[in-house]
Amino acid sequence: MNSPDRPVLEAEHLTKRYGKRTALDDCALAVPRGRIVGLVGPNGAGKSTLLNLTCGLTTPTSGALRVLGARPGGNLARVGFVAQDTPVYAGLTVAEHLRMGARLNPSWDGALARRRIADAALDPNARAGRLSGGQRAQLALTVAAAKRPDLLLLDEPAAALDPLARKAFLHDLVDFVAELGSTAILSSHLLADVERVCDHLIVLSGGRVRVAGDVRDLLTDGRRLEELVLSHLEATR
Ligand SMILES: Nc1ncnc2c1ncn2[C@@H]1O[C@H](COP(=O)(O)OP(=O)(O)OP(=O)(O)O)[C@@H](O)[C@H]1O
Repeated sequence: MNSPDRPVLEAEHLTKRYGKRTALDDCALAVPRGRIVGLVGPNGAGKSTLLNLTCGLTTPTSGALRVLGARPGGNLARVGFVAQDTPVYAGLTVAEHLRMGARLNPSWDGALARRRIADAALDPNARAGRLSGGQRAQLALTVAAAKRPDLLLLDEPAAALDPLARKAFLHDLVDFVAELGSTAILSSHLLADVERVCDHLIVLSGGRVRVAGDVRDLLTDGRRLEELVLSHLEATR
């Protein structure tokens, strides 16, 4: 069971190797519920690996990982995941994606899905394979959010969105997390976005956790989040 006080994500000595390459190295994490977590770090730092482990797409080489109090992948209805390449079914229309989401997810929020599709000006009859990269991202985000998951994992969600769509998406995300008391973890290279919406920060570099904690506890010296992140990344280069 996941009690309200228990971290939604708990990692101890978490290590993931791909052959000889170490993607995550002896990581410890405890992410509290109700946060919007910014997962930042340079290319190849291990961010996608951590998100893939969290949703059970891949398994640790060693160490322990608990997600919503269970093994990763054990709570799929409660976890929404949008991978970096925003996977959608090319042959299905936007409306068919929503119908499939409704059939597969007991907590499906049809009104939220329809509102997001209308806001993003997506044609319900358009096939996903014919959408632009940003439109596909909008569709994938809509499907993940309409599940009303307890934990929403987003791998560079805003990268393909235009500035207005990005602003609206970040706004929605804050509302969504506040309304449901859920938790979102988003990996991003856009430090301004992270600064704007995230209240918890994880900095990964070289597969190790360099900083993790609530932003208000980390920024006690008047520094900006961007400065904090950059100083850690420069120190671990
Ligand atoms: N399937 C895989 N097979 C082999 N190596 C992999 C695989 N996936 C990731 N890696 C390696 O693991 C390390 C971490 O990769 P990961 O994709 O987690 O980084 P990232 O922080 O998400 O990077 P980016 O910001 O570029 O998306 C990299 O060195 C990468 O080459």
